[in-house]
Amino acid sequence: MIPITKPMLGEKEAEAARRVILSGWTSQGPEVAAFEKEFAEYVGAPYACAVSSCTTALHLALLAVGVQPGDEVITVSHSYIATANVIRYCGATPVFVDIDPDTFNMDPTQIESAVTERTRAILCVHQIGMPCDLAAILDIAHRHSIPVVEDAACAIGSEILWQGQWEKIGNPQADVACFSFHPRKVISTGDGGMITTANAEWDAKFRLLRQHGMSVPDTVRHGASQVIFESYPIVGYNFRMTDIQAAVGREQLKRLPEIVDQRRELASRYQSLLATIPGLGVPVEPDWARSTWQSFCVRLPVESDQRQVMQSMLDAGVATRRGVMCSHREVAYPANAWSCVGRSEGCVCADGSCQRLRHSQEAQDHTIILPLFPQMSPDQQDYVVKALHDALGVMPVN
Ligand SMILES: C[C@H]1O[C@H](OP(=O)(O)OP(=O)(O)OC[C@H]2O[C@@H](n3cnc4c(=O)[nH]c(N)nc43)[C@H](O)[C@@H]2O)[C@@H](O)[C@@H](O)[C@@H]1N
Ligand SMILES: O=C(O)CCC(=O)C(=O)O
Repeated sequence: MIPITKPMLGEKEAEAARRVILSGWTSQGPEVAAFEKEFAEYVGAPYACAVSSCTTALHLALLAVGVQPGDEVITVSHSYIATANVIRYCGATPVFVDIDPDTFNMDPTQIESAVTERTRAILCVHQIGMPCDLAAILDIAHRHSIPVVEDAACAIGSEILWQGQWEKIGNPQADVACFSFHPRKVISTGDGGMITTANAEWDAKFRLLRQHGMSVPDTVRHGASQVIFESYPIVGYNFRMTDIQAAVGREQLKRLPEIVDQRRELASRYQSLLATIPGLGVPVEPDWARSTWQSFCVRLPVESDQRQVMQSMLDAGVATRRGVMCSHREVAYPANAWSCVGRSEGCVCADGSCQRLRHSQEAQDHTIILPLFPQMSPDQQDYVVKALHDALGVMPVN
């Protein structure tokens, strides 16, 4: 079976976890601090704060930029459901805009008309590792003084051409960027997340919120020669990363440049192999973006049936995934839980099938994600391409 993904974890990570376990200090401590420092250096961010997942990272990011109950946050429906859920955790309403069908990213031309006096943030996504059009998004955000949070769950190692220089996503080009270390991501700590920002006040807030709102962390009290009593000025959460995870993350970070190179090479090989399939839409990078290709998503020929193609590939021993989901089509998102541009009273498409989110829905229904992981051999990749040919019932065109 060729899996959809395979985390690049080995002896180095196992040894790092063992070292921490035997040290006797396993909760958020020195390894988390070291991982944060190394991550910040890698992306070029002034501050990095580790948390338990990208979902909790996004939740804290929205709280820090001031999202409150009754507010609106502009985002995409076409993303893993965590993107929309975090807005609702804050008691705010997601306002969905459609995507650009070529990049699967937020269409910046839709944002301006989604802005209202209740808009408190824009939550953009670097979908499946492809940087979104931050320059266009920030231009609108700055004009309306709206903070921008980047969902960079899949974009660890992605780059964007920024004022003439290639910069890592997470620098951050916007206000706050959030990353995931879930096993389906570019590097993994089992689960985990990271928040980067250039704003010292927000970074301090993340640190307070991730640990119950505790004024003096246990690590400081543990090593103090004088008795210190902590206090709890705000209601916080338990969103900590453990030192075991952070030690694994530090090893993963060392492998990251090679992982990104391998992923990019495999993606480029897919692009040329798949060019032989008539009617298949192969993803492309804008010339200002370098993707990690966390997922390699192809658009199926119009006449083909997504589920049948996926089943046929599964029967041939190849795992695939449907295109990225749309939150507005889930039962957890009844019409009163979200909005979209131009939504009016009694809007007929506010029932999970929205005319204004047409490209999002089409991407979910007519694309599939192919296996891509650094350990993938050329033979495995050739086999995936053959399985796709067979599933589509087409002969390669030379
Ligand atoms: C493109 C999207 O990819 C992911 O969504 P998804 O729809 O592919 O997620 P799922 O269908 O739940 O798939 C997660 C897959 O990730 C793999 N996986 C999950 N956990 C593990 C693991 O610990 N080890 C290994 N070897 N594989 C793991 C499994 O194959 C699992 O089926 C999420 O990571 C999203 O955040 C992302 N946007
Ligand atoms: O739980 C998942 O499948 C993805 C969520 C994620 O990547 C995260 O919260 O870090």
